[in-house]
Amino acid sequence: MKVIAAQTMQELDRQAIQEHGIPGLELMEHAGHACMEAIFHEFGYSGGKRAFIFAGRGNNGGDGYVIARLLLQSGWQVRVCILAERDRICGDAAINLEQLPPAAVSYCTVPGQLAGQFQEELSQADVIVDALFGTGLNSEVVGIHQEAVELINAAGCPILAVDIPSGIHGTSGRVLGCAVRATVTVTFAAAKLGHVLYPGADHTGRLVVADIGIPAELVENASGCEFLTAESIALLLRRRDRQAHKGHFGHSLIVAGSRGKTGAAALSANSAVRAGSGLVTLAVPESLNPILEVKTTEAMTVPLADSGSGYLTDSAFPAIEGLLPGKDALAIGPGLGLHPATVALVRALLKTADLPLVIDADGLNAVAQDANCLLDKKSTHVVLTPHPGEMARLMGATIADVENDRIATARKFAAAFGVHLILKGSRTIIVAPDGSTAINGSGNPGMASGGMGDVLTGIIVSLLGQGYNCHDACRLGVFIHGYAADLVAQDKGEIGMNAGDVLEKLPYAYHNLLPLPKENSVCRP
Ligand SMILES: NC(=O)C1=CN([C@@H]2O[C@H](COP(=O)(O)OP(=O)(O)OC[C@H]3O[C@@H](n4cnc5c(N)ncnc54)[C@H](O)[C@@H]3O)[C@@H](O)[C@H]2O)[C@@H](O)CC1
Ligand SMILES: [K+]
Repeated sequence: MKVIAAQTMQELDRQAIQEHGIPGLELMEHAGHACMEAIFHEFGYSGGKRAFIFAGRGNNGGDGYVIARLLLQSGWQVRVCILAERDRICGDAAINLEQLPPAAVSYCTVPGQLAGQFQEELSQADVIVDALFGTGLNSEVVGIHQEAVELINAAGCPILAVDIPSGIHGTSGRVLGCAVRATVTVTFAAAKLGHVLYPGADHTGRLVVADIGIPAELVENASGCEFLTAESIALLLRRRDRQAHKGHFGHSLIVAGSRGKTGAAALSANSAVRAGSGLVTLAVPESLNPILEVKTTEAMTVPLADSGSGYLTDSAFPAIEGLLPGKDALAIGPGLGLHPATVALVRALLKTADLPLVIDADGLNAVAQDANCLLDKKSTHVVLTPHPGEMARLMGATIADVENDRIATARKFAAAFGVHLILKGSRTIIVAPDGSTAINGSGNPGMASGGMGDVLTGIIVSLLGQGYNCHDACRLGVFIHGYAADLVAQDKGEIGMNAGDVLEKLPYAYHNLLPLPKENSVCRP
């Protein structure tokens, strides 16, 4: 699903009206109609019921007047409460307002009076329509608008938000002061970033994207992001050839582990196996090898000389270089530790390894000591998987800087260093060096526990080894990781979920997304 910024939508409206000659009034009529249909469809109301419509002074309010007229024509009782003086309403909104019977419209601009005036009517409403602010919201919601938002949220009846729940910033998804919690949001032409990014996503309810007559090519050509869903991801997944053998699914090499962090190495190797690799080799400090032999079964381990230290040093570099031929992808980082000699090893590998490469965890921290070392990378297919703290270290910025605009941050870094970037968090952002951006739609807060990142690294290196290109491997890997966690949540809830639970659900995640064709399920002649 395509998702665009609020400013992009404003530009699309402008182009539709000014360059394609589509009257704004016509777009508004379609917008109101789509909302009315959603009221009938989503709430199952077609016969006469009661609607309470809160309207602001802009075009979002204008959509509200169209809805009011259409519902009145369908035999509904409608109250429109406008939080502005009559003479502040202009343009298309004013034209639609003039068509409403004056008895259905109230104006309220004095703070403190809303509840007293309308509590009773609100309590009798079957649906509340929130047409206060749309993409034009430009500051904190305060005063009478805040009172209205609070009344709407407390009313206890279904709420339909027009375009975006009032109070949610259409591009960042932030709550500007306070915001409506909608049951259903009907938006126009394309979903907005504010609908899918948190906390906006929590306020949006079910999202309906309605065509209001903005030319499809304008929407297609508009800059935006891809929101990853089960349907879009299923299209990327490849079916297995019936004659396949393990050589078809890649041999991934993972360089990982240090004393105290053998779990990270094991989780990433076992995840690569569960993500579908033909073969997985795990290269670890020699003194830890006996432990990892036990923690991994299907993956092979290679002990690298560590003089008993429990961490890898650059003296392991020739041995790792010797392992690269015949491998299809490489992951560096899970549980490596940050000994200066390990940092030197990571940098040496970055300079020489010429195969698809994932750098995670301590691998990232090694890079972060001078991110310019990324400019010396040999491979043209490099994936970095930072969480916000690691991203901040990579950029020499604060976590607040990163979180302030995750998409812009990820795009800037990916373009500057020619890498694919997975910026983890609730709604992980995936960016290719050319700026192509995806937002993940799977996952849950149960994933906020140690080892989840190691699982993701194993999945991504596996998919790269299976021959998926970097952007596909990142999109697939991030979605499947979250989706497997959603399956765990369905089984045992979110609290206490661990990384091992998620990796065990990976085959089920694939199976749900791409069910086996019936004829493949049992032996066939
Ligand atoms: N031609 C178009 O542009 C179309 C616009 N449509 C609707 O129009 C909306 C955008 O309309 P507008 O650009 O008029 O903007 P809005 O209707 O979203 O609201 C902006 C108005 O509220 C005021 N405002 C902003 N923040 C405020 C705050 N915190 N407190 C108090 N007042 C505040 C602004 O000064 C402005 O007058 C869309 O979301 C959509 O619902 C649809 O009718 C489709 C066509
Ligand atoms: K709204």
